[in-house]
Amino acid sequence: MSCVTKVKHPLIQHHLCTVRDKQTRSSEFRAAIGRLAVLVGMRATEDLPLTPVKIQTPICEADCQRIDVRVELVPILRAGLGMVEPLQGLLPDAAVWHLGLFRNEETAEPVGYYDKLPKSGAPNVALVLDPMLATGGSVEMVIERLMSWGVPDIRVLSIIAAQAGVDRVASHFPDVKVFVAEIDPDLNEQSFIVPGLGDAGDRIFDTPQHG
Ligand SMILES: O=P(O)(O)OC[C@H]1O[C@H](OP(=O)(O)OP(=O)(O)O)[C@H](O)[C@@H]1O
Ligand SMILES: O=c1cc[nH]c(=O)[nH]1
Ligand SMILES: [Mg+2]
Repeated sequence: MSCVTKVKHPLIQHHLCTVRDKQTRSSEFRAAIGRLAVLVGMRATEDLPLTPVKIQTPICEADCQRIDVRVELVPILRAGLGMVEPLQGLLPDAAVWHLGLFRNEETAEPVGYYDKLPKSGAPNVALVLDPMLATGGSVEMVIERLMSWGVPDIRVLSIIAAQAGVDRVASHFPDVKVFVAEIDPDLNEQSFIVPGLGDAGDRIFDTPQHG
């Protein structure tokens, strides 16, 4: 069974048009990334374990179920920040652990610049948030870090991935689950996803690069 799930839903196809369109302004881009993050997030959490609980309603006692594992969010700065609030909408009590990485523009290799994960106390489930999975280098660095922290169940949530990137993650980390809205065929000479959507971080934060 593949660890890579391409989430299928007409709303995903619809909102992908918005994020791919180069005319989409930053506020609309952020909103569409948020909607796509929720759609991917629903699927990525559909098998979380539940524990039976009794709840007193205003009428009587009801048999209910609660998620009984610690599920926490790990956005990859910067672009992953665009997926935090939407996922907090689904998991309001989830802690958020930030990891800062950027890609070296010449080599496309990830460079870590922020990491304050504690030494112990890893959650049961970490949802890694990053809208783009291109070569897979950044996500691999994060997966290795989360494994060394002791997270047993790592799930990567992305909006657009390149085929090469998901293949790389799947072959190096067969136990890590990857959930994406779309898988694009190619990477260009700068290791940008083709057709992709451009630079997600710059489009979320409205910081276009000139020259
Ligand atoms: O799979 P990879 O080849 O590693 O590429 C994907 C990474 O590149 C982008 O980050 P970027 O370096 O643009 O940083 P930013 O989020 O600060 O813009 C993106 O958000 C991923 O983190
Ligand atoms: O296509 C890409 C590749 C890496 N990072 C992005 O933001 N976009
Ligand atoms: Mg960027």
